[in-house]
Amino acid sequence: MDWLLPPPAPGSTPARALTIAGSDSGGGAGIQADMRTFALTGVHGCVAITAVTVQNSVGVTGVHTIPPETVAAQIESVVTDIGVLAAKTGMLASAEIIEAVVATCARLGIGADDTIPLVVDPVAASMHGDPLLRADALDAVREQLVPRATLVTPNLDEVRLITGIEVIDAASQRAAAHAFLDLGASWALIKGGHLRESPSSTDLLTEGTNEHEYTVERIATGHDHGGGDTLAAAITCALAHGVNMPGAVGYAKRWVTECLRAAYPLGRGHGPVSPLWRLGGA
Ligand SMILES: Nc1ncnc2c1ncn2[C@@H]1O[C@H](COP(=O)(O)OP(=O)(O)OP(=O)(O)O)[C@@H](O)[C@H]1O
Ligand SMILES: Cc1ncc(COP(=O)(O)O)c(N)n1
Repeated sequence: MDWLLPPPAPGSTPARALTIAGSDSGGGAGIQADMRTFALTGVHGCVAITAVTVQNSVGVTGVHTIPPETVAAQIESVVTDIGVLAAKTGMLASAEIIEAVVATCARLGIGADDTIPLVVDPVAASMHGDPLLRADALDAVREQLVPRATLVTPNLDEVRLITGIEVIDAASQRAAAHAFLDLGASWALIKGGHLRESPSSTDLLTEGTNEHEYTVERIATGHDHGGGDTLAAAITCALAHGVNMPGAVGYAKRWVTECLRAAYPLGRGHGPVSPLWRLGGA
């Protein structure tokens, strides 16, 4: 496991990262997935909660959004005191929360090259198909959130919602990446996980000039809840350690692949991908 990020020395302050996302009461996605990956990567995680979801392995039955000014205050509080070396967004729920997050990130130098990298996972729905973003928030995603992103990491459903592009092959995956760059993202990573009939899963990363492909043989599992969050959280950890973007995505692909292999059943529905493999159980 010589590819893993170095752990902090006991008692020394580790690298810090911030997740701005929703809570999943089932513990497999959202803030909880991010904190699992942050902790098991040796990164201190700070959180700005955007929404409390009532969620289990079967679906989402309730969403309670946090007032936008409270979301902004959480970000401001931790960044100005603890300091973060990278940040990520997940479920942002509404246009008002997106506006508050983008304005606060802009003020604090997060994203759009003000030096603290911002990974934007444009979460729109849960894997069960339950909405996690209001339909009238898509313009705010396109016009405010994506332009602030150092990296945007949509899955294929989010690509279709945000750009209208249906990804069916490598050419349309490339077109989707360029559509996100045209919206203003510095880098785009188009995830291939949802092309389920393909024997492998290929993600495409580009900043417009160079292309990097990350291909992993498809792992047969019904337990992939939180896979996108875990990938984006691991990228954020690597960026917090100063790894460059293609290297950070390469690191995160290895991380999420191990987490997919270690995914476990939970409840009556879909279990989560699991960073607990890092604990080395037999
Ligand atoms: N069965 C699989 N085998 C190998 N890799 C996979 C598999 N499914 C997804 N991946 C990879 O896992 C990561 C998450 O991809 P996916 O497209 O599932 O994101 P997502 O839909 O945002 O995830 P989430 O389930 O959190 O919504 C990507 O790197 C993708 O290539
Ligand atoms: C709070 C929250 N954030 C993100 C997801 C997406 O994860 P998935 O697509 O695996 O359901 C989720 N279900 N809940």
